Formats: sequence, C-alpha cells, structure tokens
Amino acid sequence: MASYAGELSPHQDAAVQVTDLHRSFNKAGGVLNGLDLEIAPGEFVALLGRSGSGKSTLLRALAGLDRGVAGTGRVEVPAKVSVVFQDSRLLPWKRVLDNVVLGLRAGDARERGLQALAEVGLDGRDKAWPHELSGGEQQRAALARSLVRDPELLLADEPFGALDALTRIRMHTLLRKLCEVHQPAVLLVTHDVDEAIVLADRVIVLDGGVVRHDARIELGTRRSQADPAFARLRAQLLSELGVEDDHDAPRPTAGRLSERAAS
Ligand SMILES: Nc1ncnc2c1ncn2[C@@H]1O[C@H](COP(=O)(O)OP(=O)(O)OP(=O)(O)O)[C@@H](O)[C@H]1O
Repeated sequence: MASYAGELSPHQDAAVQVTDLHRSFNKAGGVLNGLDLEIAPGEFVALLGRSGSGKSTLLRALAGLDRGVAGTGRVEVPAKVSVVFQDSRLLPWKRVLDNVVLGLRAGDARERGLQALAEVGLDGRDKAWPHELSGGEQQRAALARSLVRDPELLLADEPFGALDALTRIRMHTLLRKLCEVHQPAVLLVTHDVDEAIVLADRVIVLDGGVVRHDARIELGTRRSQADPAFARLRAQLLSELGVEDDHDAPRPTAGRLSERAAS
C-alpha cells in the first residue's frame, strides 16, 4: 500500500523531500521506480517528461491524492499545499468568491478572498458565476483559490495547457509575479519546454520513473528566446525528452518571452 509520511517537521529546510518513491498501478511495472527529489523553500521547479512518464503520478503523490495506489517510499511536504489543475475545478453552483474561500474558516476569509481576486486581476468579478468567466479567468480564479491559503508548496499540473497562446503569456507573467510576492515552492508539470525555461529556477526531466535530468536555469530573470543560452538549453532539454529541436518550426508559444523580458 501507499506510504505517505505527511508533513515535514518544522526544523527541516526543504519544502519537499521525496525518498525512494515507488508507485505502480498494476503488476506490469512501476510508474515511479525509486524516485528521489528535494525542493527548497521558494524554489520554482518545472517537471518535464514524455507522456506517461509519471509526472501527474508524482504530483498526486505530493498532493496526498494517491492513497490506495500501490507503492512505497517517503513523501514529505509542508503543512500548507495548494494544487492547480488544467481545468479550474470551480464549483459551478458557487459564485467566484465563494469558490475562492471555500473551506476557509478565518473570520477575514472574504476580505482575503477579495484581495486574492484583485491580485489575479479579477477585481469586481467576485459575484460572477464560474460559467460567466473565460477559460483564462477561471484559471485566475483557481490561482486565487490556491494563494488565499498562503501555500508553502504550490503544485500545478499543466495549469495553462488548455489556454490560447496569448492568455498563456499573460498567465506566465501573473504566476511569476504571484510567486515573487508569496514565495511558495512550486512544482509545475508542463509539456512545454519554453514554458519551463521561462518560469522555473530549475528543470527536472522524469524518465523510467526516476529523475533523469536535473538542472538549474542560470539565465537570470530576463529570459529571451533571442539569447543563445536559451536556445542551447531548449535543445538540451528537447534532447533529454528524445525530441529534436527544429529551429525553423513556428512556435505556438513564441512571443511570450518578450513580455517577461519587458516585465
Ligand atoms: N489511475 C490509474 N490507473 C491505472 N494506470 C494509471 C492511472 N493513472 C496513471 N496511470 C498510468 O501511469 C502512467 C503514468 O501516468 P501519468 O499520468 O503520471 O503520466 P504523465 O507523465 O503525467 O503523462 P501525460 O504527460 O500524458 O499527462 C501511465 O502509463 C498511465 O496510464
């Protein structure tokens, strides 16, 4: 059965500590095969890997959502963990603010919820119903719902995967700003190598159920596709993923970098 060690003790200085994690869904073979991972407080880690490499399985293990899945190992996370998925998972029968503060018991929950909505650019939309928001606005509300809990660890499973390219650019800028203010550790699952390079302090590649590649991004905060170091890193990561970089191919994400560079 799954073992879940639960919260880190306060004296430990890692936000995430995963040791020798094994997970499998059937007898055919493991999805995670002795994975070790440490994430520092405030560190932004992007998680890449081929489809089926176990990214979501790892994220769910960190979120404590995989009880009942066969496995062993030690997973230690902070007390306050928030999760954002590709779809917002807003409850359709609750207004936006009620979604954001759902389950919060503090007396000032509504004020904090309104503040979080303002932070994500949704001021004045607190009384809207989820279906009245665009896809990007729904993801903003999902981010507000996460951040209002003041998480020490934010787990994000392809949170921008369903958004159009321009909205993604805006969401990247927003997420960077929110992370600078709130400073959670972040584990972002993404298929998009450029997104990983633009957003993360560190990129890891999952393969064969273990961390195959683990590199700090040393490009500074003004990351530009025009920077040869950016292109080199992209090529390296694509190669780790078993994909060849085609420099001439149009990139659906092109342009997002200039916004970050300008911010
Ligand atoms: N609930 C489940 N029951 C059975 N098999 C599962 C279950 N969840 C995941 N798997 C299998 O585990 C493997 C890893 O899945 P996972 O979703 O973690 O991969 P991923 O890297 O996130 O993939 P993708 O990039 O396509 O989202 C896959 O082979 C998948 O079929």
